[in-house]
Amino acid sequence: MKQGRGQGGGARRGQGSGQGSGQGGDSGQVRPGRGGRPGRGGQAAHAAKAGQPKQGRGRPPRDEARNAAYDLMRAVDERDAYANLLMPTLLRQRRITGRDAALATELAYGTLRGLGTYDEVIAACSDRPPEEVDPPLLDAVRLGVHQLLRTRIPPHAAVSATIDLVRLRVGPGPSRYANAVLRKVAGRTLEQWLEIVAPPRDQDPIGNLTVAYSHPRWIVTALRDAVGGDVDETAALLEADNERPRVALVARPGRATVEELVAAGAERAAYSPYAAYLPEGDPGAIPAVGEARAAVQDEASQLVALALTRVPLDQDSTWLDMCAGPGGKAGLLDAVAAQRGARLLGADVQYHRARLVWGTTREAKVITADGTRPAWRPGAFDRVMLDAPCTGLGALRRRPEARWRRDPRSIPELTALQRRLLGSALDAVRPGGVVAYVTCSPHLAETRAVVEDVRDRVEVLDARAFLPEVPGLGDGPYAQFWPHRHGTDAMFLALLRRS
Ligand SMILES: C[S@@+](CC[C@H](N)C(=O)[O-])C[C@H]1O[C@@H](n2cnc3c(N)ncnc32)[C@H](O)[C@@H]1O
Repeated sequence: MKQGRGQGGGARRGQGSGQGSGQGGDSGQVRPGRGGRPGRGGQAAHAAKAGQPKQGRGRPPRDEARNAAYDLMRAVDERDAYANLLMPTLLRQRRITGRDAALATELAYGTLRGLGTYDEVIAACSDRPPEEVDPPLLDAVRLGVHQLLRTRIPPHAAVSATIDLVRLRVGPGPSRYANAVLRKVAGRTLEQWLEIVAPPRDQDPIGNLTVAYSHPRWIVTALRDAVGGDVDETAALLEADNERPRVALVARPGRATVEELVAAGAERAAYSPYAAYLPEGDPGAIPAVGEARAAVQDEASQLVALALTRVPLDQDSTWLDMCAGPGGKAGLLDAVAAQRGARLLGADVQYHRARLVWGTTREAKVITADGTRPAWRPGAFDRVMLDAPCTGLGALRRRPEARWRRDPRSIPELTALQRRLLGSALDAVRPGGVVAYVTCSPHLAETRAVVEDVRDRVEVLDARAFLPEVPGLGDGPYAQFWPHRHGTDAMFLALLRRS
């Protein structure tokens, strides 16, 4: 089905929210200090202010932050909820704000990220393995372990608050189990526990990193291979995955300026000429973002799109973004194309994602189309962006639970689709034209292996040459961004000129 101009069905141009533009994770939310302490006058004061029911005399005030964190974890487990989408809603519905909101977010996200480590510690302190513990009880205990091992909350407060939570939400019997486990956990620091529960790094490096940095073993293996086998660098990468990403903004050229974003409180970025980082506050409150002249977008996501526009071409008027939804790269490509008198076609197989592209672009034509069954003539384009569907292993920072949801069994199906799409992208570009093959995953099966298969059809350009401002992109000819080196998602770029 085609979706031409004017058929956006409500996703009006110039009304962008700044979300869903290549940095869809937990950006834009309250950023808590590490190990955020419960604030003085915190939840009780907020409850009173927000007109919530007063607590009965003699009862401890309901711990809104921990209850919200707990409910989020249960929703992630029971309903496959996305933590970064549900948390703001929970906080808004319950009128949890300020320090309590920051605490709830830190506890939930931190626990979800760290639960691979925490389950090993729980196993060492329990008479049964975590798999045999009732999931609601296990989630509450995990929250307690996170507070004990990774926050500055005093141990007695962490234990007693967790016991209260278990009593209230799970039952009095299970609180005895929680009490016994947490008291043992409290006896050691995280470093001391890791000495006990993680295999020694020199004997089993993958096992050690799996436990110490709380990632599934298959992901640790894939990332180790992608960084070239260096264990210390893999550790740095995994550590970066456990940090919340900074909120990156793009000033779409010709529509907004970085100076405008800086005036709104953002800081100029190191690499992308169009990027700035927002240290705090709601990006949607910046006028340029509200008007879709600027947007939230990872810096690497900007740079791979820019690299495609920088390859010199003798003829340069028609551009295609083949998997464009939700429209982050399309928004930038559309702005650059407009400056050059070129025209972008944005396509996505999903109608609702194509509609989002409509909201991020101004001049582009946007259609709903399957890239493997092209709705365009062969050789019709001078430049093609193929930002392929992938495992997203390069964006694990954005969704706290994502690492536990990804399934290695999806890889063969994804790589088969990536190959079909790349073949189609090469058919769509004219001889001499250029295709950018991009993934938000550094997994070698999704990156190099896919590109190597088309080498006989293309000239592989050195992508790093089109990003001279960025160091550390690898040995080439591809460019690989990394969270631990560049502070960006682990985005992969190959630039392929059709022979
Ligand atoms: C990684 S996302 C693209 C992100 C986008 N380039 C951006 O910067 O916002 C991959 C997109 O490919 C789309 N997609 C998946 N299979 C497709 C196909 N066969 N044809 C076209 N689009 C497809 C998905 O719906 C998804 O929106």
